[in-house]
Parts: sequence; structure tokens; C-alpha cells
Amino acid sequence: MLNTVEVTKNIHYVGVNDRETHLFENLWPLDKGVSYNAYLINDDKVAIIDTVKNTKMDAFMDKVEGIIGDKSVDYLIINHMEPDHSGAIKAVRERYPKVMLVGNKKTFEFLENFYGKMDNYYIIDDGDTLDLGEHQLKFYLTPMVHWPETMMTYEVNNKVLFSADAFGGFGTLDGGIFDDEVNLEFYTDEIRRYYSNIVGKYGAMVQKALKKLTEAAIDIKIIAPTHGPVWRTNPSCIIDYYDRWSKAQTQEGVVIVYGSMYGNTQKMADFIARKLSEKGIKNIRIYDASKTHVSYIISDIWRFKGVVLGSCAYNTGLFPSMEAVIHKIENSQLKNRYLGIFGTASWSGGGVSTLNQFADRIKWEKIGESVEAKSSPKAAEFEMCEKIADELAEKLIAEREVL
Ligand SMILES: Cc1cc2nc3c(=O)[nH]c(=O)nc-3n(C[C@H](O)[C@H](O)[C@H](O)COP(=O)(O)O)c2cc1C
Repeated sequence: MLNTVEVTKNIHYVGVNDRETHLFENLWPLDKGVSYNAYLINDDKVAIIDTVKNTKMDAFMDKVEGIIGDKSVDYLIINHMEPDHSGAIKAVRERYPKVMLVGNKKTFEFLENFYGKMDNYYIIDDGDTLDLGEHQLKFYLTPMVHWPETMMTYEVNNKVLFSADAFGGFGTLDGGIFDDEVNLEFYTDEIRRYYSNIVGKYGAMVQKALKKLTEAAIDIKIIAPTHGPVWRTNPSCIIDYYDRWSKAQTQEGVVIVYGSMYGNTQKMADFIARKLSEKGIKNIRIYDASKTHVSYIISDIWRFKGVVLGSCAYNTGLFPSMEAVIHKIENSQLKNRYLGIFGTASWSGGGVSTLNQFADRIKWEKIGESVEAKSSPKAAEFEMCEKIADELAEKLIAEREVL
């Protein structure tokens, strides 16, 4: 008996879990795995919406066949061409040679570049519709959320939005498929980690997509993304998160990230954290950049308004594991944060000066003076660290009072 779950009448979940892959995009740790969600609409015309990674193609095809038996597939809707969703397109075509591939102009450019020329294309434009019988599909182009060809498909009668990677997250679906069946605290963390690392750079385009959906005035009862839970009970919850994250709205809290070999820089991180706590800040996360993967760090930086970065000097520059952190922040074009800087050096420095250059480029509001201790922090440097903590706590608390 295959795990095919009905999302709503005659719309089936035919996605699969991946617990084998260590790194998503060969970059982002998949400690809790990932699901590749695909959907099947079994109507007069049969449509599949997105496929799965090629390593999971057999499990996916078995699910499709388990539902439709001898029937054929009429349409394959391609919302997103990234290979974790397009990996079984060829298999679908081989099994169902008459299937019509449905996508926009860009979809087919990508399709041919990845998999070679195919035929039976149905090129749709923004707002076009497709009739399956009892189900009507309407297409919305949502470019750069997070690839150029990305689109969303809305099923009009059951009000289901097949949203591609938008609203998706890491984490396999371990039994529970729907938002009301799972522990949302776990998935929200993994959705934010997915958002901040994969989609976040394109916040302006997320805002455009949300605006398009709002202007279309579509009633969304179910959000069916290509990763993570299907939102059937509270879809507005994930829409709100996306709205907040893409507008760089934050919660009160501070992320302190440091690079340290022998513990001197770390001492300053702990000291700043203690002072923040004494001032009443409750959400404080300290990360050793060499120990925690940057994807988790950026996810918390996405959440909290205060960021304090520390580094010892290393071969005239920044400590290497901190390089990954500032690179990821800059690449994400993350805005609207407070920034404090600290570190240590025994010779002529390199760590704090590199962080200061980063501060000039990123243009976040700088908190206090950067502090650099000679080899180990002493009273004078601790005092400067305290000033950073005080000023930062004050700013965060003042904003709390405004709310
Ligand atoms: C491999 C290595 C390279 C270093 N490079 C520099 C450097 O370029 N400039 C400098 O001022 N200190 C340099 N130092 C000294 C450390 O930055 C300094 O001792 C610092 O206090 C160590 O901080 P930590 O205890 O947080 O690791 C280097 C130390 C090591 C081990």
C-alpha cells in the first residue's frame, strides 16, 4: 500500500522523502532530510504538478500509477525547473508519451538546456487557464521566486495554490503531511532556514508575487508547496511569515557569531551576551562559526534585529569560518539590522578591520565602536563590549516600547 494522500477531492500528494542526501544543492545540511512534493489531479484529464529529484523517480512513478492505474497522464505542469523537481520529467514522458508539458516560455528554454529538445509543449502566459473537467487551473508567473521561470498554479474550484518552492522548507514529512498534523515549531525553523538560504535574496520578487496573488483576489484555502508541509488549516500563517521575512521585518533578539581559535574572542562573545541579558534581552543566540553551519546562523540572523560579529585575526585577515558568514549575509542583501563588531589580534590585526570594511559595505546601523583586544580582552575592552551591549539593548528595547 503506497502512501498517497488525498489533499482534497481527487488531488493527491505524490511526493517523496529524501533522507539520504547530506547537502541540499550540495551546500545546505539536510540533518532532517527534505521532501520533494508533487501532486496529481485525477479528473477527466489527468495532470501531474511538478515531479521529484531523479534519484526518487521510481517511488514517485509508483505512486502515480498506484492512483491512476491504466489511465494516462494528459498534462505535466512544470512550476519550477530546478532538478529536484524536474528530475522525473523524462520518466513521465517515457511512461506517458502523449503527455503535454505545460509551462511558460522560460520553462521550455530551461527544459531544453537541461534535458534536450522534447515535443508536446503547451506554453502558457500569466493568467491563462486550463480545464481538466471538475478542476480548473490558472497560472501565475512568479519570476525569481527563486528562479526566472518559476510560476504558481491555482486550482480554482478547490482553491489550492501549488506554489512551487515558495512557502516550502527542509525536513522530511514523517507521517504528517498537513500543517494540522505536524509540529509546526520544527517545520517553521526549517522553513525559515530554507527561506533565508534559498529564497531570501529575492525578497523584492517575493513581495511582487504576494502582491500579484493579492491583486488577483484569489481565495487560498490550501497551499501546496514543493517542499515541506501542505497548509490546509492555516495557510495565512505561512503567507504572513513570507511577507515579514521578505520585508526584512525582525523580532527582538541578538545573534552573536564569532571565529576563535584559542577562546579569547569567544570570551568577548559570552561577555556581550551576558550584558545583553542583564539589560533584559531574552532572545540571544551565540554561534561559533567554525562549529555551526552558516545556514543555521543566517536563519537566525533573518529572525533577529541585532547582529554582533567577532573574529580573531588570521593570516592578516578575517578568521576563515567568519568569511562564510559575511559572504552569506552580503549575498543575501539582508537589510535593516543593528551591527556590533569585536575581536582580537596579536600582531597587526586583520579580523576586526575586515569586519569594519564589511560594515561599510552592508550599511547596517553600527552600534558602538568596534573593539579589538590585543591577544586577550582586558578591562578596557570589556568596557567597550559592555557599551556595545548597552547601546544595542537600548535600541531593541526602545523599539519594543514603540510596538
Ligand atoms: C595561524 C594564526 C594566524 C594568525 N594571524 C594573525 C594575523 O594575521 N594578525 C594578528 O594580529 N594576529 C594573528 N594571529 C594571532 C591571533 O589572532 C591572536 O592570538 C588572537 O588573540 C587569537 O584569538 P582567539 O583566542 O580567539 O583564537 C594569528 C594566530 C594564528 C594561530
